[in-house]
Amino acid sequence: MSGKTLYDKIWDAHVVQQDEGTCLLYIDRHMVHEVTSPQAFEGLRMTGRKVRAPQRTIAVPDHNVPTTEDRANGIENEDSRIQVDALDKNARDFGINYYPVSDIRQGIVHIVGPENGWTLPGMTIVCGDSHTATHGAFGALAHGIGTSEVEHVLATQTLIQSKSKNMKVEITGQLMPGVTAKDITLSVIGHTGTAGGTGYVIEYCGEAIRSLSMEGRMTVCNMAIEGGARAGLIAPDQTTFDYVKGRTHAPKGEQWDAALEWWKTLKSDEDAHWDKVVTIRGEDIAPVVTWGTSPEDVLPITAAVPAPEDFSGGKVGAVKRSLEYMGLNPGQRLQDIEIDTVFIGSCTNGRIEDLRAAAAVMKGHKVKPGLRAMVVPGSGLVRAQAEEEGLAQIFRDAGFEWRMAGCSMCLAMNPDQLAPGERCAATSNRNFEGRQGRGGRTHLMSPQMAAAAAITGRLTDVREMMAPEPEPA
Ligand SMILES: CC(C)[C@H](C(=O)O)[C@@H](O)C(=O)O
Ligand code: SF4
Repeated sequence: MSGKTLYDKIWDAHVVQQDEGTCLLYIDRHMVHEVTSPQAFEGLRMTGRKVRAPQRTIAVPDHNVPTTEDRANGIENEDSRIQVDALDKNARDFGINYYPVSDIRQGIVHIVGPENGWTLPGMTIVCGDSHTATHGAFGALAHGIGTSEVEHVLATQTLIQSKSKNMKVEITGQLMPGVTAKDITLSVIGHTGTAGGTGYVIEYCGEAIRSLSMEGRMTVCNMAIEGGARAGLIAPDQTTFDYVKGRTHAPKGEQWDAALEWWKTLKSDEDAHWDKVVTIRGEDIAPVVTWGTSPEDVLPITAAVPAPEDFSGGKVGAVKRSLEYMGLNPGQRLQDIEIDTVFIGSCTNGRIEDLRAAAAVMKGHKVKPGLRAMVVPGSGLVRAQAEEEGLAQIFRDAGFEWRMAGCSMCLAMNPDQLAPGERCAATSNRNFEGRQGRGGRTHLMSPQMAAAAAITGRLTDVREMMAPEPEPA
């Protein structure tokens, strides 16, 4: 018998009951936001049930909240207001952990969880949100669930699941200057396609992954879902333990020691069986941008817009439509594409390290006149830290709007939206038609690249903005 993968180990540690094909899994953390939870709580009310483990349930409004400083005045849009009000009431009525809009810890659920120490290695974590994969960066089995499953987890703290297959994505060696975690995760999807991970849980490994900070690892795992996978995982190591230690809800004292002992066993065995393996050399990854309306439509910034004939099968028609929607012509240099808007934020790239990286590019520069540019920290705590470090001032001086925390322009559920035809350099994770507003055009990229685009007003190779390497003596 072969050894176990990290996924196998976490799975086995959480099986409550095994039936043919499916299992009942225990859930350690249930994160909740306002979009996918109202009917679930209503279901509990109708059947007179309580939340089974309120201490394991964490709620925060993020998708529908305005990000302007006057947001204490309330939400104008009725649908948005109803959802956020419902979460306020449900959190109070059911006694779960809650970070309301007025709390400095409020933010995007996938940033709030790790930041406050709710997200820990070896856990099972679910949320009615596809980007729950983010938490896999800690070596937790984390994935999105539907609203009826949200109700099931609220009521029972368990989830019915069938096991996925094991896929290994190895990024060897080191990243070149100007290349980031975002370029890794986009390049993997460019390589495997958006269906490449279907039916699998991906474990990301290799030297380039090991060298990433926790912020970078979260960026990588965040987009596992965009590659079709059920979840993304990175084995915990000293970087993980250092990040977790001392956080509000992380274990302390003897409990920390006991947890650490278990966490250190959380890695795939040498002889584990992989159903699929993808290997990419870190040195081969370039700063990339998306040109189309799928996250797999990704190319190095030095490339040109492809033609439909460059593809085969159903993709030919898809690319044709995509180029039409995006207002692009085959052969056009990506670096010549002019933008109207820059959005730095989201659960992919709204953490402190992302803001540091963007600010480092912006320092001493200005947003090109006529552009709309905004930085939306992923949480109130990220915002406060960025203010303390002087990053907020750099962004403001450069001409960026400095916003309050939320999903913001990542998706069109709140006032931060693109107008039809507007083109945006965005650090988020989805570039679907209408994602950032009806008719809006999205180019996905890293925070560094988005900052570079803000300066020039077009898609730009961030390496041109970087100080040259000193000549060897
Ligand atoms: C609204 C929510 C259910 C959705 C998701 O599941 O991911 C959103 O967060 C997104 O990014 O599209
Ligand atoms: S920031 Fe974007 S991707 Fe993340 S949870 Fe919010 S809407 Fe979804």
